Amino acid sequence: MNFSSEQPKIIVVGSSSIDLVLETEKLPLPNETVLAVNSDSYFGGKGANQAVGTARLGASVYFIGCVGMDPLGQQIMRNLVSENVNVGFVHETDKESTGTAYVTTCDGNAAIVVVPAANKYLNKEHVDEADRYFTTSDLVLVQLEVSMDVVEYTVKKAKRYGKKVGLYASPAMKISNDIIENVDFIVAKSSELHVIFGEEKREEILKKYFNKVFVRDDTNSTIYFDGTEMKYYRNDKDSTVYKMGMGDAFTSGFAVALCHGNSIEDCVKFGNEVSSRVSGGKGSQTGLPRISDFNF
Ligand SMILES: OC[C@H]1O[C@H](O)[C@H](O)[C@@H]1O
Repeated sequence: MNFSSEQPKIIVVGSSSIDLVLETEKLPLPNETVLAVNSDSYFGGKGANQAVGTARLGASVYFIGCVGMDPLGQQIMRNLVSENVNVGFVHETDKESTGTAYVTTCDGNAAIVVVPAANKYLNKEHVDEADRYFTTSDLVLVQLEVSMDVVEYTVKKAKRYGKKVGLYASPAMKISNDIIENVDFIVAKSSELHVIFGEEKREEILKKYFNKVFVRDDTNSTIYFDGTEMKYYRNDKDSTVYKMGMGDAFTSGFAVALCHGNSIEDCVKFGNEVSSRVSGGKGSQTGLPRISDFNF
């Protein structure tokens, strides 16, 4: 694994939220009431998670997002600043409150309902304001918790500037061919592939988009096609059950390793490693590792 002394420059365009996490002894079925054994709130939102994830791994990060004009929005800003994420392009809207996510979690499984709220107000003009940073960045990350228009616009802009672009295709929804063609890598959950790509078989999708689509499953493993064969990586020492935020952590690790010029195989291995470490913490951001946690 190569980690050069040059600091990768990453732009993350996406959501931020406060996650209310309820730990239960079983996930409630429809029409069922269960008692929580614990409840807490954490910083979250896939965009903010990836901004913090890549910053902790040593990248210089600009986050482009939108929060409400309320105390939760202020908390999110302060958290990002304390994580060394540049918030000069985080906008405030008076139209909605800050985004939230309601998470019920049991034995590592999480059922998440996201309320986008202010995140819906992120628009193309906001992305344009960061124009000059697009010219100097190495890589741009997007997810699907802000409007698809903004995602498409960001991907095209980044490509126009010749930058690498990564998409974490979550929450799963159909994405256009334009997006697929213009991004360098797509991270997706195994169980959601058909929502994103249609009914084609997993093997066919991976072969068609070799070295581009990386499929993650609940055991923190990653599968992709390298042009010759299917590759499957899982940390042997890893008994990790899936926890919230692992997809964001994988994407952050993969992106930073790619910026340092590593092979796809090494990017996947590092993404898995980063992801397995996040499972040690509570919420999506607490356990994200720092670059100093690794021996290179
Ligand atoms: O990917 C994990 C994130 O999904 C939801 O958006 C929650 O905010 C959580 O932090």
